[in-house]
Amino acid sequence: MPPTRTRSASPQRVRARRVGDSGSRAPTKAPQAASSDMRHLFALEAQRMQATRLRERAAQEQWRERTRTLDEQLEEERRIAKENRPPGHEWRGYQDYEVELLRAQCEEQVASLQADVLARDEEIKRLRDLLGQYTQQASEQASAQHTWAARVSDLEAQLRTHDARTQQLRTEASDALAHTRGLEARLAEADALRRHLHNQVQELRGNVRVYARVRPAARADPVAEWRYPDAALLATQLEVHVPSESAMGHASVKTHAFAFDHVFPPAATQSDVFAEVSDLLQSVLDGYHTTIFAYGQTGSGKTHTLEGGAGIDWQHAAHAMDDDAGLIPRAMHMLWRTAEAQRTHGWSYTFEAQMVEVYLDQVSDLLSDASRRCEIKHTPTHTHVEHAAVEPLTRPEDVYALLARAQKRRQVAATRMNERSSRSHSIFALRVHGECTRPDATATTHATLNLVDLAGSERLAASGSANDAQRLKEAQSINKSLSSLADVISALAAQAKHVPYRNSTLTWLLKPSLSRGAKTYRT
Ligand SMILES: Nc1ncnc2c1ncn2[C@@H]1O[C@H](COP(=O)(O)OP(=O)(O)OP(=O)(O)O)[C@@H](O)[C@H]1O
Repeated sequence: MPPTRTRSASPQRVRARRVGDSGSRAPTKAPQAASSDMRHLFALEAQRMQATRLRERAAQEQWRERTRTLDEQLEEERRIAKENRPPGHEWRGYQDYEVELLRAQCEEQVASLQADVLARDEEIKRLRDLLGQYTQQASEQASAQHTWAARVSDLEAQLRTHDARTQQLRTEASDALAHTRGLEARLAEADALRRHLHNQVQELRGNVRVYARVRPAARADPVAEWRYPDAALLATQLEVHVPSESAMGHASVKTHAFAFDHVFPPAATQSDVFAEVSDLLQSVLDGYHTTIFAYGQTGSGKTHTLEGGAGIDWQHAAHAMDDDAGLIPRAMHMLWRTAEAQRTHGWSYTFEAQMVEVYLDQVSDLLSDASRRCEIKHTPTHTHVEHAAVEPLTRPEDVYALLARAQKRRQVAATRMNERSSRSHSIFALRVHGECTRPDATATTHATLNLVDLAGSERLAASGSANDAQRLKEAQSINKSLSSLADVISALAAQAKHVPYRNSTLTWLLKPSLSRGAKTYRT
């Protein structure tokens, strides 16, 4: 460390200050006094300078001592360094030692750097491997992308083809729709024509037709012989050959010949009978009232023909459509089938039924136990029997339950009123409401199909009613209603101006169905 030097004021400066001082103070001071001060001042200055020289000399001495000590320390360190220098290295002074130190540091750094380089090499290798993997993946992805691009391009081409095809199909569909509309219009016309022609055919066959059905003989030795001369052709003729004996005892055979629209021999099945009248059912769906009467004496097979064989148990529907099933269940099944087929022409149908009987010119309900007197009301579309149940039918089998109910009611009445069923007319009325809701045409139809089981037609004498007041009353009522029916049918057949519907409850009840335009059939 260099010695700290303190600056002392120079004699000139001191002197100058003194001169100034004297100048500002008393210019009148004596020159001798001033000279003495100066001398004193110089002496003081000389002393101070001497002291300074002494101090500087001491400091130099101190520095010299310090330098010597440092030199000795340096020499000692060199010696130690020389002793500690590594073998094979020539000592070339302190710089060599520093060089060695630096070299050692450098080697240490080099080793560290080499380790670092190795680590980095490892890292680089790992990264290279990774890069390789990524490159391969990228290559695979590029390949997959290429494949997908090709697939997308392929699909786009397919899509374009499909679009074109869809467009073409749309055009075709539109053409087909227009064509279908045209066909529908033609179909509607054809349907209307079919209805018209069907009606004409029915009219040509006769709006009033009479069929005869001969039931199998109940006895082994029948009193008469029944013949069917044209059975193989038209089956319209029936001959009854009755053996007789004259008063003279001559035996002869009396022949009674009849002609009908169709004759069913005893071997005719329920299905044969239904086939003959089934075209009427189309008329019902087309909106024409239709009535089928079963007429004949007690036990001749009216209920058998209309409802079915005596063995049918309507409570158990499984037996309902066997061979013995009559016109009512068969008609229901056919109506539903035909109505279903008509759906494609835009027609839908609803069905509802009433079952009533006319006994002693009074109408009563066969479907309910209520004993209220029923009233006949004619509406513009159908005849309604007030206070009688109206049952909607949603499937043909629904009718079995109605027949079962009616059968039960008739049995109750039979025990109470002595075989009343033979002495009442029972009417099954099916109301059919059709609605056409095609876009090009709307129409509705209302028609009723009446299936009438007429009361036994035996003569008063033959039935033995003459001696029984109740039976007599019943027989008179039956005869009156049957002859009224005959009158109405005759008037209709003769196209008379006045048709006597009001002459009996039966004809009044069936008025709309017997009016012109309606179809009436009697078996
Ligand atoms: N074509 C037929 N084949 C077989 N059996 C028949 C035939 N017609 C009627 N029968 C049978 O004759 C019996 C009487 O028939 P059904 O009850 O139908 O007569 P009906 O005319 O209705 O009598 P009623 O006037 O008393 O009601 C029944 O057992 C029935 O099964």
